[in-house]
Amino acid sequence: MFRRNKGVGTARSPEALRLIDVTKVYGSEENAVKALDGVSLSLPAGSFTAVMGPSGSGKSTLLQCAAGLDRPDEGRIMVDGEEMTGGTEAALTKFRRQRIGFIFQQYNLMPTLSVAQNTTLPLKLAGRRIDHARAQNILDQVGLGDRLGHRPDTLSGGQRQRVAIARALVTEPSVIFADEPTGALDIRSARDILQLLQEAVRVHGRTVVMVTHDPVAASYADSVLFLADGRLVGRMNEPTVDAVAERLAHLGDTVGNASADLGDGMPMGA
Ligand SMILES: Nc1ncnc2c1ncn2[C@@H]1O[C@H](COP(=O)(O)OP(=O)(O)OP(=O)(O)O)[C@@H](O)[C@H]1O
Repeated sequence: MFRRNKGVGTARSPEALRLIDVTKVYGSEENAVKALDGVSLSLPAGSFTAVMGPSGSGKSTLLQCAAGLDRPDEGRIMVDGEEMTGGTEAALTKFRRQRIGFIFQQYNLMPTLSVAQNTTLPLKLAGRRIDHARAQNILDQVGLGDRLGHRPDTLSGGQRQRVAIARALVTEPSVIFADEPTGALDIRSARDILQLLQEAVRVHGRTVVMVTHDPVAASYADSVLFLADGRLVGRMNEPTVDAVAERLAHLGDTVGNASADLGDGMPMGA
């Protein structure tokens, strides 16, 4: 089972993210690619989930749709119990700014802004009060409390990703999506980032969904979802590095028979 935080985020829905039959097709007619093919899942608040699968299996598309950065062609997405699908572009942007944090492999920091300004940017964009004490506190927690005035190009990759984590935490979002957050980092920096993501879940009560190719990174999560050919084909709770690597090696066996093995038999569907 997922480990839950007690006493944090109690005002929130117990279900942080729900996808119902989400389908995404790129291109049209003879060039159409079904990147997601009827994906349904439910993730409880306060959980840390890794998403794995072969290249082209739809991991980034899943994250982009679930985070409201792209729209599915079919299906519904609920964040914190509220429907995100449908509505205008402006409504979706507003919803995303209030409820969702995003961490990218290449950090996506604003080069002309300082560490402190990058961290508080989501508050500014959401029209919320900029709480400098809170930003300082979060930057202290990620170990950058003494770098507030620095520009991103004066920081290492690991430090830049820590700013990105602070930026994702500052709005207290329902779900933080991370797309290969350790993909560009050395082993030690990667471990620090993964521990911070674990803290975001266990200390701050956030829900984290992380795409990764790395079984070591996945082992930091509470649970791993496996994708192949745009479909969920498996799930593993309390993953270990060896068990994840073994499952990945045999993922091809389950393609075309997606309902055959959903790990521990817990329902992922709606
Ligand atoms: N903008 C796009 N236009 C056309 N096809 C796309 C687009 N984005 C993704 N695809 C296709 O959709 C499928 C899923 O891609 P996606 O990037 O989600 O996979 P992935 O599992 O994240 O891959 P990787 O591990 O290589 O990053 C692939 O076949 C890809 O070529």
